[in-house]
Amino acid sequence: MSNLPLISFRNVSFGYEKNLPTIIRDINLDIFEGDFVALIGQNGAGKTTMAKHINGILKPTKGEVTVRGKLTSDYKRDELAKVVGYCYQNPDHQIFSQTVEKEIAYGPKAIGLSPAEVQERVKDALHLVDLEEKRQLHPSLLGRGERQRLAVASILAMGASILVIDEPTTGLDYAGITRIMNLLRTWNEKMKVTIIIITHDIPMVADYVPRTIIMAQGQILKNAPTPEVLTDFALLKMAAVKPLQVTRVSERLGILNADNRIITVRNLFQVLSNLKNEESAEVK
Ligand SMILES: Nc1ncnc2c1ncn2[C@@H]1O[C@H](COP(=O)(O)OP(=O)(O)OP(=O)(O)O)[C@@H](O)[C@H]1O
Repeated sequence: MSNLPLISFRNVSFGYEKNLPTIIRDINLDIFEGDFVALIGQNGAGKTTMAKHINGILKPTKGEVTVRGKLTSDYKRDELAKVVGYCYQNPDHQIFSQTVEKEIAYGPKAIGLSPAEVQERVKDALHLVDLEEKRQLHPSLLGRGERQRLAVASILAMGASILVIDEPTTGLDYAGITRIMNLLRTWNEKMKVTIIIITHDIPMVADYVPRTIIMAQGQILKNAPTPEVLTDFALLKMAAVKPLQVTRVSERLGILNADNRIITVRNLFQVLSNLKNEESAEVK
């Protein structure tokens, strides 16, 4: 793995129109190959606007965004689409084919792959998201979680090594969340796909995502390991993000500190068991 950033923002500002306010301001950010990052912050903080710079849908008003060392403005649209897959907030906005299979084949065909390669990509993607048995179905007959997985599979079939996913868990039940997030975790860990998700689902971030970028009013407040971000109450307040219950309880119990950044029930259990073990060792 190279030490050069895969994605780099340098002093990036952006406004949708000249007479409208600047939405993101002076963003500096490096994302490295194999990173798995969550973008969090209240509605309107600028998360989606920032993320849309990664696949070149938006170009900075000021500053530079590079992907693999090349300015996004120097890429042809198709070329960048092969590297960066972008899943929109509502998967239904990007699904338009008559069958699951055709939906996945659309992207690989559009980037000019041979029919044999397209078939191979479709087969692999169907397998990865466990939709093989539904390949002939109309996408509208799939459940919400299945449509979400189909949207991600269609992007992955293009061979993208970077995935940007806006709200991967919205509207999913616990089983659906577990399924999509385990899938993303596996792709990140085993296939080294770099993943950036935009989300309001803070418990999910605590469970699955190792690094978090927290934004407010168009700026990055902090980019750090998730436990560091989610236990910083002053920072969360600044970004109007509610701390996790388990973290608040831990603080009230006086066991939250730099060595014990408790963001999951498993963390809490571990810290309490360690304390119990220390106590019984003292008694002996
Ligand atoms: N196409 C557009 N034209 C003008 N303003 C826009 C456009 N898209 C977004 N904005 C504005 O940019 C600001 C930031 O929006 P953005 O969607 O980037 O925030 P966000 O953090 O992703 O919010 P959410 O959590 O609600 O998705 C908002 O004030 C929004 O109204």
